[in-house]
Amino acid sequence: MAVLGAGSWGTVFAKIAADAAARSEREGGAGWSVTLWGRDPKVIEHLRATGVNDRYFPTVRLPANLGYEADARRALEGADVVVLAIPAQALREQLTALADAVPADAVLVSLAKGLERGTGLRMSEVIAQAIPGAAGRTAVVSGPNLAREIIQEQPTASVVAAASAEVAGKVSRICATDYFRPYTSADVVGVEIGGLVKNVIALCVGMCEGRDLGDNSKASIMTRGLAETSRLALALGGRHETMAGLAGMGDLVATCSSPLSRNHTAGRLLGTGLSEAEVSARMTQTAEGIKSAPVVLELAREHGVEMPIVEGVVAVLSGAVSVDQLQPMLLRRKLKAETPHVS
Ligand SMILES: NC(=O)c1ccc[n+]([C@@H]2O[C@H](COP(=O)([O-])OP(=O)(O)OC[C@H]3O[C@@H](n4cnc5c(N)ncnc54)[C@H](O)[C@@H]3O)[C@@H](O)[C@H]2O)c1
Ligand SMILES: O=P(O)(O)OC[C@H](O)CO
Repeated sequence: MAVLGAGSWGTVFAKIAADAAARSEREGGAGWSVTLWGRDPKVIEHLRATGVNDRYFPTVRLPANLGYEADARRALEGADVVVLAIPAQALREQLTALADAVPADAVLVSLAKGLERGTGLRMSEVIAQAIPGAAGRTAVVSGPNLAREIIQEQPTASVVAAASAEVAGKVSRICATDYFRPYTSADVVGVEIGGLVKNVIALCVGMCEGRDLGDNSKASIMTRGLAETSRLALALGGRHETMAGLAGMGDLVATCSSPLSRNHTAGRLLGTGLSEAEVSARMTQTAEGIKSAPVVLELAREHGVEMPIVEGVVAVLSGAVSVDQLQPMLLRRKLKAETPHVS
């Protein structure tokens, strides 16, 4: 198994898969090898020598059964599972360059939570275009999965979504550990939309915090954020129950509540009055919501879906409105029902 991308989540997911292999072997089952590839050879060299990813988790020694490779093609040799932990806007370019090295029957696992700029495509759709024939063997992993908690083996659950039950089952087995519990799902669209839109909603909740607003405001944004996320997911063919699950409400709550979330942090900085350019310059890790927000809005408009919170976040990011103007922008809209009366 190869994990491409040695950032925060790639490193943690590689640890999960290596720990899952060790558990399977301890229980008398099959084991598997896990190789982590990163594009910076110095990081890989250091990982090989110490088992520590200094940039992200300087105090954590990764499992001894995890391998490291600076050459992506070598990492891919013979891999039956290829995990993609590369940020959304870089995935197509990286995958296209390596497409001929991905084994023909390998299962592809998408970890990124974003929409591609320029195409509006979800990551599973980008993978299907970059690797012809991959659609039936692609899975998406998403849920309340803050890497900095999981590296400490704090228990969490997640969702593995794939069109094929067999593929979802295989991927869930290779990431099941005593601290990471995956559930399978048939709803790829819903799981992807839940994971990527919550980043935009977390930007808005972060803005509330930057403005010293309290829990009522934040809970209102989260709840109405879930309502608009659900509208988009359903319009694209996703399922309602996914939105109430780990990849919907679960991830939304974790990301919007946690100071560990990069999107939440970016939103808080915006809330203190910094511009998008100033916030992006300060972020040392990927905050996918910043780049995905305008793409989410375009997709919503294409499908006639109303997403006022996303619209507000996009307006703040572009500098069209200030964070202070967001409040009247959202609260002065025409009144509507949360639960409509039936006549
Ligand atoms: N960190 C988390 O808690 C977490 C949890 C779940 C999902 N995710 C998602 O995982 C994806 C990756 O996030 P992350 O947290 O690892 O980000 P990160 O910023 O920590 O790391 C991204 C890594 O990708 C590498 N990278 C960037 N462009 C690349 C390219 N063209 N080719 C190869 N590598 C490239 C960077 O060098 C870096 O190592 C994002 O879509 C994010 O939303 C993150
Ligand atoms: O740090 P964030 O905001 O990218 O969120 C990380 C994960 O997606 C939480 O599930």
